[in-house]
Amino acid sequence: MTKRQPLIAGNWKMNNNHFEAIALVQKLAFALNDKDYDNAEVVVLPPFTDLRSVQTLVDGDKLRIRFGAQDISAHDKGAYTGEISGAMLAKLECSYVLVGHSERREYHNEDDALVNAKVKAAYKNDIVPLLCVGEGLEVRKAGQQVEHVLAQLDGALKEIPAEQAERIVIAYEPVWAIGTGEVATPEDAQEVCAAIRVRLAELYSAEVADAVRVLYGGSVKGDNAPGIMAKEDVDGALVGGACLKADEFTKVIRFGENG
Ligand SMILES: O=C(CO)COP(=O)(O)O
Repeated sequence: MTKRQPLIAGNWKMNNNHFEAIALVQKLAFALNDKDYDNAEVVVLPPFTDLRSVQTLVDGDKLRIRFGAQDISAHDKGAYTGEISGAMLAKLECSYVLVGHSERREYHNEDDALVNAKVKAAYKNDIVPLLCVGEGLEVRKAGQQVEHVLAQLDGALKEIPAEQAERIVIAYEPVWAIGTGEVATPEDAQEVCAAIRVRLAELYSAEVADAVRVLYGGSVKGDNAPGIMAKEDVDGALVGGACLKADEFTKVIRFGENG
């Protein structure tokens, strides 16, 4: 079995202007630098308006922290007011882009077809999609979480060839655990992350399933990260609230390294 490199990503959501972005990345770099974190990949996902500032800082200070965006247009260019293209993100050296976050699905009516188009737009520009999937509370109560998540996965990966799929990062984020303080148990996370890996083997191959990193997201903090990230099929975390504080995010990263 391949040893997958743990990935800890921080989704800033709609927080921090570009000055605050610089301060937070500097603090994070300082907190991380006193100890080697070679074993984990660390990614921040700031709002669009912060990306240029973060890029300049990461470039100038030769930081190992990587960065990406929270959304991408399905279109290449043209009359799409308010949208940001993959080419624009690539020019800013974004390594990753979130696609299909539940807040986009819920508040912007993004369906699986649009998520699939955004995954394609990311690959077209050589940006790795960080694909979010996850069930709401009703689905969880009905015990349908695995079916629900696998349907989202199938939809997002439609017509995506194996050589692209093997680079994707998938984040299992149960909607009921996002921003609620209600974290899934390590067993809940493992159940769905393992099912995602089995589906990748069915859709592609055992090699692809083995290569893809599957993260857990939803109220991850320093104190609950170790249990979740110790699970076999959980390769890291997608962190919301806790990534806005450099110290707390650093704690999660430390556990990711050892998980
Ligand atoms: O949505 C999330 C990350 O994308 C999780 O957010 P919280 O960590 O604040 O629950």
